[in-house]
Amino acid sequence: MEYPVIIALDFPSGAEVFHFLRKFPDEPLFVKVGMELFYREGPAIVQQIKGMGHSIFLDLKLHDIPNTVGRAMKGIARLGVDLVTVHAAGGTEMMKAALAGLDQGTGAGQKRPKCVAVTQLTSTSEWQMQKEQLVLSTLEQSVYHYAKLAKQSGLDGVISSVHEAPIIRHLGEEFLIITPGIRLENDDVRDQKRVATPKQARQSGASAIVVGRSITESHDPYETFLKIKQQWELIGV
Ligand SMILES: O=c1ccn([C@@H]2O[C@H](COP(=O)(O)O)[C@@H](O)[C@H]2O)c(=O)[nH]1
Repeated sequence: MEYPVIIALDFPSGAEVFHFLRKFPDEPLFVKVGMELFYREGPAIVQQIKGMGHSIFLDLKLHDIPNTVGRAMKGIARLGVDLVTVHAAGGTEMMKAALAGLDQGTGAGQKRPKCVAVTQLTSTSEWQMQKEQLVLSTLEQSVYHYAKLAKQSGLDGVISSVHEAPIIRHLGEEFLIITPGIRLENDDVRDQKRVATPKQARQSGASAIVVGRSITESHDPYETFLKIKQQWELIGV
């Protein structure tokens, strides 16, 4: 599977998603369906977007007891999505249950969705982590610790910021490092704390980038997508 620029479809309704997607030529994209859209539109939105030929990252960030997460993942696998998330803070037992659920829900001849764990959200600063989570290590140590737990649990990779990607890469070339918190040079960072450009992401060894508002709120989303893709592919930069 190719992991290009993943577009976060953070919209409040399916109608707004389809209006947005009409601004793109008829070519397959890799899109992310998150909580806002999924909780409003339900599983039907996944089927509709899949029906348009796009690959889907269903980013529901599951974090619950192992039994609940395992059963939820069984249902999620039946949607035929490509990539899903859990929180590494749920622990190794929960992450293993997530994978077992995905295996159970994946039909014969289908590919199991890849499963990656959120380490520390890109909206979390080191100061916040230490004060609010009472984690006394550095942010990089915490992210790397969670990445190792995800790997031990058999997961396919993690979500982290670009800044931690080089150290996570020590866990292997195949281990996926999906990085949100992506901004072009003069973009407003908004609620994100650990941000980087597409070019920095590629140079840091990230496997893929996730971009939301820089594209969805752009006056020309397709042109911005192409600009980001060009930086990500290190073309002419
Ligand atoms: O640590 C994380 C995990 C997930 N996200 C998601 O990525 C996008 C980023 O949106 P922007 O508008 O580009 O900031 C969003 O859907 C988040 O839920 C993340 O940002 N950080």
